[in-house]
Amino acid sequence: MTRAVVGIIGGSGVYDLPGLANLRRERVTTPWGEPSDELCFGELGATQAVFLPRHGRGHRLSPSTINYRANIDAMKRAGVTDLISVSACGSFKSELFPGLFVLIDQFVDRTFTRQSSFFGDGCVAHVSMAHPIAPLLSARIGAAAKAEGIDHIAGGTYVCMEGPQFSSYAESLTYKGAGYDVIGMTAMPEAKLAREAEISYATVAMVTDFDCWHPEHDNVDIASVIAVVQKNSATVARLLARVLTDFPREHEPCPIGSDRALDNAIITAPEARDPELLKKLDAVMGRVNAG
Ligand SMILES: CSC[C@H]1O[C@H](OP(=O)(O)O)[C@H](O)[C@@H]1O
Ligand SMILES: Nc1ncnc2[nH]cnc12
Repeated sequence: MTRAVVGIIGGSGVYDLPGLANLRRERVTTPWGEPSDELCFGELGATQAVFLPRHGRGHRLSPSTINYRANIDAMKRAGVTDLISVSACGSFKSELFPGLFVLIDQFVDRTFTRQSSFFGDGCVAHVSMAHPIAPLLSARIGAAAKAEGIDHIAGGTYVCMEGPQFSSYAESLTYKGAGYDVIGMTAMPEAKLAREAEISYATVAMVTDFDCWHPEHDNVDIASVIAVVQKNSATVARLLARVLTDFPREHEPCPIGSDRALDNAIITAPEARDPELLKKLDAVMGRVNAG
């Protein structure tokens, strides 16, 4: 039995988590560098929660320079079993309107400047990303949204661009034509790293704009994104509070094995592994090393 600890990574406009009891902030250092900010530990009901603002308080960090490895490693060290990622996103479909929450089930990774793995020379691993979202966790978010009467839709493909510039019109039309639902700049490599760290992961993406393809809507800009996030900040807080209040005590084994992703993923022979890299992997590989 593993005690459930729910991590929450807040995106643009979500820099704290209201309502946590016994709040404690702690700077966690990791072998991968500094996380975006101090971790915020607390409880909601009987559930232990750990909150981290992805861009840091004051939104200091760009999507390209966020230390995603440090953020996920810090969550792992904090005992997080289930991680909810909150993101603002642009929409490629008229029916996905600003203010709607999309419970993502697929990603397309178009980032190209980021460290996207904990593994590498000296310890090579290939985890499955066929189904990047932990279905029970996402279903819990859906149930909480339903119980709170919050507009949401289950399922959607999020294309992660490098940024920080928004897309060109041609790019926007291309993504729309490909059938993608929403776009953002941060879910990758966050989701990949969570999988490598055997943390069940789910993304709740709040639609903030129609990017730049929609003939009847202005092109996305920061002001419009932040206006929508601020207008809906109480709704985000209410959704997360309900998820946490209703969360089971014990971590539910993930039906697609996201919490056991390293079983059969590491290909480097034990005797060929680099001890220095293994040291850095102490948290990420904790379960497999413990046997
Ligand atoms: C502030 S607009 C662009 C910015 O917002 C999204 O951030 P997050 O996913 O952390 O909510 C998007 O990915 C960009 O980083
Ligand atoms: N249109 C958009 N493109 C990329 N990231 C976003 N975050 C919010 N809206 C976005």
